[in-house]
Amino acid sequence: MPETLLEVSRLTMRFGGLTAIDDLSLAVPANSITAIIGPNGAGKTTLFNCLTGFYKPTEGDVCLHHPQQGDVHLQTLPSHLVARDAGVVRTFQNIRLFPKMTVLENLVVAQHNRLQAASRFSLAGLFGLPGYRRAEAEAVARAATWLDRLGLGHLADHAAGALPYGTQRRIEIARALCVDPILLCLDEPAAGLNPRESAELNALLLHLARERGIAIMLIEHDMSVVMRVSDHIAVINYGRKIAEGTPQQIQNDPLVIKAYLGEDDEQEAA
Ligand SMILES: Nc1ncnc2c1ncn2[C@@H]1O[C@H](COP(=O)(O)OP(=O)(O)OP(=O)(O)O)[C@@H](O)[C@H]1O
Repeated sequence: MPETLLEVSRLTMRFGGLTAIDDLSLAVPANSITAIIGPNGAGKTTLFNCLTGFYKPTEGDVCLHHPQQGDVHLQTLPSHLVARDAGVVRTFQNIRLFPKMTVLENLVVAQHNRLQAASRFSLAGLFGLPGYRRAEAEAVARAATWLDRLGLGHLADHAAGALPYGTQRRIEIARALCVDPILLCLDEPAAGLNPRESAELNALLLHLARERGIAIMLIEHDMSVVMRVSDHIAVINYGRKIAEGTPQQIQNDPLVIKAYLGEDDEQEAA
């Protein structure tokens, strides 16, 4: 059995009378791709928000078994520390690049925590310290490396907001990678990609998990992506986990078919 990187235990998230996540438990293996799927409104993005410090769960525990730091309970950390200290980084369903900045600038800004530390939090540091200049050069080099790896190097000096939607989604992934995540949470990364870009995304995700040892959690409606890349799939509906397993197991699970098709459609399809 692969080792577990993230353990979600009995997680519940309520908004007033609405229970968006309902007593959900889930184990995410290291060096692997775990897809979270389910119908619209099932609670997938809310789960990501609870894992990455954007929401404080009503109940439950989210424990990251960090290879260097030991157990980190993510629900106790604000979002910037989830990324900086725990190495859990996410992208969003709606693109959140700075549209007027260049692609390279977007990737360097994402590394502000490192740069701030190198400046020793002072203006004198920003202007004078060799350590800051070195950190800045490293940030640019790291950004350039990931842009090249994602086939985006030639766009480094373009304004991010002027680029096609599918390209912006890849820039978001490159930006997340600049922070050296150990767990990368991607919210609908294939949305708006054409078939060629989607195939490239599949290859990239497999490379990150297999060669770089970055665990990936993936919310995705495009089943061709989910079924091709996932090692493990968890299906949620109304905030509860209704099935879990390999792509093969999930495809044939009657509860999953029912959740997606609805009872009447399922009878018609039979
Ligand atoms: N901040 C919030 N306040 C109130 N209700 C919320 C909030 N965030 C999410 N919800 C509700 O929680 C439920 C789950 O929403 P969520 O966005 O997590 O679903 P999802 O599975 O990601 O859906 P989709 O596939 O459509 O993106 C929905 O009923 C949604 O309206």
